[in-house]
Amino acid sequence: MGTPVNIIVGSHVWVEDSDVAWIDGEVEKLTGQEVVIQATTGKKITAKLSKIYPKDVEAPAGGVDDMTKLSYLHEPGVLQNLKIRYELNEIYTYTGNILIAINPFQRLPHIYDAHMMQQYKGAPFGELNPHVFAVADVAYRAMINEGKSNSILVSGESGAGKTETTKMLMRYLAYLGGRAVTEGRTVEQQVLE
Ligand SMILES: Nc1ncnc2c1ncn2[C@@H]1O[C@H](COP(=O)(O)OP(=O)(O)OP(=O)(O)O)[C@@H](O)[C@H]1O
Repeated sequence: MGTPVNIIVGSHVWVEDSDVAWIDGEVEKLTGQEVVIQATTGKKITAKLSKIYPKDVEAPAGGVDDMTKLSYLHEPGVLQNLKIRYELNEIYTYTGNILIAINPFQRLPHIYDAHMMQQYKGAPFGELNPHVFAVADVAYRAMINEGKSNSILVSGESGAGKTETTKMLMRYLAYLGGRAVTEGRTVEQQVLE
């Protein structure tokens, strides 16, 4: 944030809004540090120049699968990208090698089935759609190659989906770990228990 960008009359910008977080619009008037914006919602908004952010009008309509591909890595740009993807049922997005998951609040079994697990197994990171399996795969492979323990950090606010995400991570790791049977139970059963 705070990258100086020339904002002039006609610029497309984001301006903060107490109801919907960010509204986009076009700069209609600029006087010193004060900007008048004609918002796409129809509202006319007056804001401080330091409180508005440039909007990338050439950003792909379907969003980008990695936030580092955004022209502007500011809050409204990031949120807009996540929103576009969420509306297309793409709940996962990378920011480099970090995975961001948006709670879908609905079952999406097709993205967690056996076929999906197979696809992510050994696939180079970033080659397939962002996915929790890709993160698990990288962590597992690094553990094997370096012969050292590895960790995956899952964080988020209450109800964000940490437990669900961790279940998927465990399921995938159990899948990678094979199905050797000890004491009558498979590795997968034991890990999930
Ligand atoms: N990937 C997902 N697919 C489907 N539903 C999900 C997914 N992630 C979260 N949910 C839904 O959201 C609910 C809350 O998610 P979850 O229990 O994982 O949150 P949490 O971050 O562990 O919360 P808390 O910190 O309060 O324990 C789940 O019960 C489930 O209905």
